Amino acid sequence: MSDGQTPKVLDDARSRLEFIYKRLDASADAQQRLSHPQRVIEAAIPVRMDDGSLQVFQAWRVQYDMTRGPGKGGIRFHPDVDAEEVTALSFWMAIKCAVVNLPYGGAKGGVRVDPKKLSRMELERLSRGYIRAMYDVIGPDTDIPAPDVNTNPTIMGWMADEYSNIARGQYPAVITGKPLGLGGSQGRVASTGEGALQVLKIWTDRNDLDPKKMTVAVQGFGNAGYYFACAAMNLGFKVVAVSDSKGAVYSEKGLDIHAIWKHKHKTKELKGIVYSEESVEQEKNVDHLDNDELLKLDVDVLALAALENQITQDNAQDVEAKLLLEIANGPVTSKADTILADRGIPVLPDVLVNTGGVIVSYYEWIQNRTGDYWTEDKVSERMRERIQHEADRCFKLAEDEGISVRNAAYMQGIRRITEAMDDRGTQGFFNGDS
Ligand SMILES: NC(=O)C1=CN([C@@H]2O[C@H](COP(=O)(O)OP(=O)(O)OC[C@H]3O[C@@H](n4cnc5c(N)ncnc54)[C@H](O)[C@@H]3O)[C@@H](O)[C@H]2O)C=CC1
Ligand SMILES: O=C(O)CCC(=O)C(=O)O
Repeated sequence: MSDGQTPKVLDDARSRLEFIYKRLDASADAQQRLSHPQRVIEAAIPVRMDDGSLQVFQAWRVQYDMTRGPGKGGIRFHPDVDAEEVTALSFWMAIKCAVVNLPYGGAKGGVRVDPKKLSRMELERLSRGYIRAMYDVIGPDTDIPAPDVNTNPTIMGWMADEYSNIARGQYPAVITGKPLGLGGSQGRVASTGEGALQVLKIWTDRNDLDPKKMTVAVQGFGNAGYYFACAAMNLGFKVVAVSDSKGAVYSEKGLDIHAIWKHKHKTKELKGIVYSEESVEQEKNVDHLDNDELLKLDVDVLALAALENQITQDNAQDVEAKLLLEIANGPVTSKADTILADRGIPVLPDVLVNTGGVIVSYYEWIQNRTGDYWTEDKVSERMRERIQHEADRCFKLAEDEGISVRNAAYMQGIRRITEAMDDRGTQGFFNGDS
């Protein structure tokens, strides 16, 4: 998405730290350490294609900071993935794990590929190849991958299986977001969206707002966006628009999210949605919009659940929503943040809003290590408790200090990371090798 106007995502991500360092009076040592990823691994993955030809895919795993524990973070399959993007995503993982006080550092992986162009067998060979390439740097106590954009439980299952094959043992805790039959956790699939809804609910409660009177538009109708939209609908929000990479659908009366999801799975797009008979009334009211139009809708909540750099200095002026909810990582640039703040539009930040996924990944890791498997209710109750506690702290810090919720969340996360750095001692710089 970088076009000269739009900043490089990593520079932009790190630019937010200057303010935080000043507020926290962070040591020069800690600042230096957080200026560099601890480790960047690049690999070339050869894959035998179904037609007999060989294709080589570039892949990365970046471990940004592992001071507070093993690296944690998803693996993205996308044609635009590069080292810089994966590094930015690993940096956000470090912050977010600290914001919700998980005993993890931050890492992220990526493969430069358009998975829609691969057959299922090719995708499996690529996924297994990723693990063979990264085997030496991942592990239940070192770095624990999970799903992200265009990866899912099936892919995590192949990856966990490949790791176990190489290690000649059962190591389910090396990967989270697995299928239930391979040690996945109840509730992981819906957790990112449901966690995001919970942060929104804490916000509406604190601000005395009634969800039943609020409209929502959702950019990105994938794992995170779909489960968020369902949870929002269940709580009484009216979801009036959703989009995917090809376009958006809108109905001022509210959309039937389940019908749209079914349609999207059948046809691979939102376009041409035909509601089921029970919802035939709605069909008449559904309009198709361009992606950009969805971002300008006059709604109470604009939930961004696609990719980075969606609201920039070029379109922040056009946003009519009353609140932005960052379910994706990095959807609002720092310049856009300033424009939105000047216009009085609050942004609930990614490093707090989308933590439901990694929190339940943490619970999956605990279940794998103890062999004690929890019910869905227990998983969701523990996720809700953690989000309530940590979000309340962020919102209170923002109010007490008169700062944005993003700055408050960053202060909460960075404080925990720099304290852990100090606790390791002046010579301490854990890099996962020792
Ligand atoms: N899956 C997870 O557990 C977590 C995901 N996230 C973040 O949430 C975001 C979405 O991830 P997932 O839902 O897992 O990915 P996904 O691959 O399931 O879905 C992504 C969706 O975004 C859509 N999209 C892409 N470009 C778009 C555009 N320009 N306009 C509108 N829609 C567009 C795609 O068509 C797809 O529907 C990413 O930023 C990811 O890093 C964050 C925390 C956890
Ligand atoms: O579940 C996880 O471990 C990480 C999910 C992720 O990649 C993210 O939060 O951005």
